Amino acid sequence: MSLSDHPIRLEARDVCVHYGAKQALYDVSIDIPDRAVTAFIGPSGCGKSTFLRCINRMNDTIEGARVTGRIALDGEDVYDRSLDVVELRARVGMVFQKPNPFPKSIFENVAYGPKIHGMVRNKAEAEEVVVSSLKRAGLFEEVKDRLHEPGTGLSGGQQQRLCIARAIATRPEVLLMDEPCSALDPIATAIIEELIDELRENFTIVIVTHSMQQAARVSQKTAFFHLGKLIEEGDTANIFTNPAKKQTQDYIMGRIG
Ligand SMILES: Nc1ncnc2c1ncn2[C@@H]1O[C@H](COP(=O)(O)OP(=O)(O)OP(=O)(O)O)[C@@H](O)[C@H]1O
Repeated sequence: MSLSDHPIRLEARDVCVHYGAKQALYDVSIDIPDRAVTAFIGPSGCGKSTFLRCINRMNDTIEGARVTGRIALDGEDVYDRSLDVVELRARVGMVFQKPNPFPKSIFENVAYGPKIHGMVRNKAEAEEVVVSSLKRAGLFEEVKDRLHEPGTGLSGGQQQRLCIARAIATRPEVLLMDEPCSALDPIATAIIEELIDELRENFTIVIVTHSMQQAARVSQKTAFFHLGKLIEEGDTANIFTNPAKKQTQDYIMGRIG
């Protein structure tokens, strides 16, 4: 299936972000395809994470941050005043750079979201969600005998898979990943990349990465940012083999960044 066959799940138009007086993003417009992986690449400070945080309104929590423009999830404006932000964040899950399990058991880490969102009514239902989420995150076999031990006792790679299990437990439509492998070794990174490849069958994934190799391996669409602007976007294979803009070419060839 080619990228153009995927319906559009997220639509951003003319998104600008200011932190106080400083503008960090300039008129970003992009379509994010459903059930595919979109990678944001670009040199440090170009605004990749800022734009990612616009999608689930994490910038709301940053003092002085101001977002303008429009971002629609399935046609619905995520900045609409009537929209419930807590519900939005259940629909748009997030995985961070550093694995950040809660200081609770493996079971509770995964069950927490479904519980607070009223998605499970009893222990049996919670168990079902925990087991299926851990299985989908490729972690169940490794932790099935220690579900009630602290999540913080796992290895870094396991903790990151636990955070992915936690993010998918609320059955989000979109999964945002902000450099999810940057704190992991190459083996744990390869496991997460394989997992991302499997998850794209059911989720729309947006990943920020510093690694062009990773973007090339895991994504179907790539967007290149530079100095707060979206310079170029398109099929990953095209962006890496035949970029239209000189800045993209320079970055890919290692001449900027
Ligand atoms: N909370 C904040 N307050 C003020 N300025 C910020 C804040 N977060 C980011 N910025 C600024 O906005 C710009 C974009 O930063 P952002 O973190 O989005 O870039 P990035 O491409 O994700 O960088 P990196 O790859 O280094 O994580 C930078 O100039 C940064 O200094």
